[in-house]
Amino acid sequence: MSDTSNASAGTPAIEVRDLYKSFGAQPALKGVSLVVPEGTTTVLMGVSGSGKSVLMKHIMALLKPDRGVVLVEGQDVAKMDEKTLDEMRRKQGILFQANALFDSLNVYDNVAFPLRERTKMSEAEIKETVEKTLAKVGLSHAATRFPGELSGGMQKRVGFARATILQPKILLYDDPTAGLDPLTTAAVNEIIFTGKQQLGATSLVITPDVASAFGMADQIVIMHEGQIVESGPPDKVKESQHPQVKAFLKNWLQRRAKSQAAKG
Ligand SMILES: Nc1ncnc2c1ncn2[C@@H]1O[C@H](COP(=O)(O)OP(=O)(O)OP(=O)(O)O)[C@@H](O)[C@H]1O
Repeated sequence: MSDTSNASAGTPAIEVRDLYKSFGAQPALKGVSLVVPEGTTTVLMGVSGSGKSVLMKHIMALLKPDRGVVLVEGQDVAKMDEKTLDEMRRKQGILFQANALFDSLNVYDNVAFPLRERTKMSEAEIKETVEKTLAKVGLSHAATRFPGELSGGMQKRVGFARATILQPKILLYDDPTAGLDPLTTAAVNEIIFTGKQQLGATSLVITPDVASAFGMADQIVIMHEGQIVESGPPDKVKESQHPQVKAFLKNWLQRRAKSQAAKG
């Protein structure tokens, strides 16, 4: 599929400029600026309530900025009409904590859903595409099973297959490993990496899992009280002298040491 609309080399997949958002008197974002280059993975981290989800919701155009702009592939999302918004959302694959799979549909029908909803493909074309996608995530054998019959990791893979079947250019993940065991977490991280390798997609990931973040990110962004306090490649962020970043990483190291000690 050739797409020349974004051929203007160097246009970031996502760009946020001086974004402000309050809920009532409570500021959630206080002048956030961020560039996510095409084909790269950016991980958002920071303590609870620091504004990560609110930032991501602006990128999905689920929230409107009080001030500032959000550009997706160079276009201001707040100025998009319904048709353009719909096209933009088509380009975004979204994977939340909950997989939001349809319990009453089997794996095949869950994954086929976006194709039936959003394309004019024939059932034969849909079959070919779904089978190829299921093979990519190692779930060819599970096509007729229902979400309730799958492990957490398998459900995640179905969620990923469904989120990526329209070949999105941008993948957004909000805490995709929440509540998962270490093995399944590793599988999800692998999936995120696959998204980048196989789709060449740009990924924006919120995760509290520092080890995963440092493993997958091209860029790490640390938020605190509605602002970005550090950003850059993992090696730079690791060495940050910013007090909030040091505190965040120290806290994670302590928690990790405790959990490892508890495991004996
Ligand atoms: N719809 C809303 N109405 C009112 N306040 C909100 C709303 N959404 C977010 N907030 C507030 O905005 C701030 C930032 O929230 P946000 O969900 O972005 O934090 P977060 O960093 O994603 O936290 P967590 O890691 O716990 O998910 C918080 O103080 C939160 O209570």
